[in-house]
Amino acid sequence: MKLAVLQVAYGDDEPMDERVERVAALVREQRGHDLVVLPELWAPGGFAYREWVDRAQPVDGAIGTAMSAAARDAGVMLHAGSIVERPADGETGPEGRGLWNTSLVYGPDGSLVATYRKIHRFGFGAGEPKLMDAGEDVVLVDLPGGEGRAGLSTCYDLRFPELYRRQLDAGATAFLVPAAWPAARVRHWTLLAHARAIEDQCVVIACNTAGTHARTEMGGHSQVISASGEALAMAGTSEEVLSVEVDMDAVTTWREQFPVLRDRRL
Ligand SMILES: NC(=O)CCC(=O)C(=O)O
Repeated sequence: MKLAVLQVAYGDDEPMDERVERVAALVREQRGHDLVVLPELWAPGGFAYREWVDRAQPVDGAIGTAMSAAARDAGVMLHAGSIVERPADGETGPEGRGLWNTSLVYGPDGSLVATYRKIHRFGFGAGEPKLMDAGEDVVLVDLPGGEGRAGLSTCYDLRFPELYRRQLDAGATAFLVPAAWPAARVRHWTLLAHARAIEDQCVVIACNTAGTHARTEMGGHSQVISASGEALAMAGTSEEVLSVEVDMDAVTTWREQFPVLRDRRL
């Protein structure tokens, strides 16, 4: 599977609609890849809490429409990262926020094949828990070409191993993790992604944000980790495209060579 991980960098000065146009063009440049992945909240700003309400939109709003067209034009499966979702029908969640951190996944024909609402909200009272509802559903998607199944999660979700075990039990052989993970804790980002790969014997495709916005320096270091815990690709701290061939058959081979998951007792 030919994979492109688009580590997008942005600051505070770029208007959102210009960033959407810039990123859509970057996606179109990935023709020839099977799967393309973008970071969490790359359009509204991962830590731009004050902008979220104004930048919220339905999944078929301007961001989703642009991403659908870019996926179709490039002929790629696109995990378009996430948006601040305000459902068109006015849906609200258990806490009545009416906003979610929602990932969008498109097929190579531009069709919306999956959405995932981030289950674990980051902010300890500020940010997501204050402004957004929590997702409740565990979601997997089929990888291109029958190469396996990927669980969907977002950033802070990475700290909760039980979500990935649920995805493993649902048949996951890979985890897709868009993020807006700050530089201050980038060691956690790197170690946790390796841990999820090793403990669940799954490929981890983790796309982080770069640049500094809302006075938060982002950590970059997007990474592709094999099911045996090897770093297949690792980005630096600036805007970068990781283009990497991932052998998904190696997941089965590793699980046969080192059948640790058969020793589960709980
Ligand atoms: N956007 C996020 O979920 C940030 C998570 C984070 O900074 C952390 O877990 O540390």
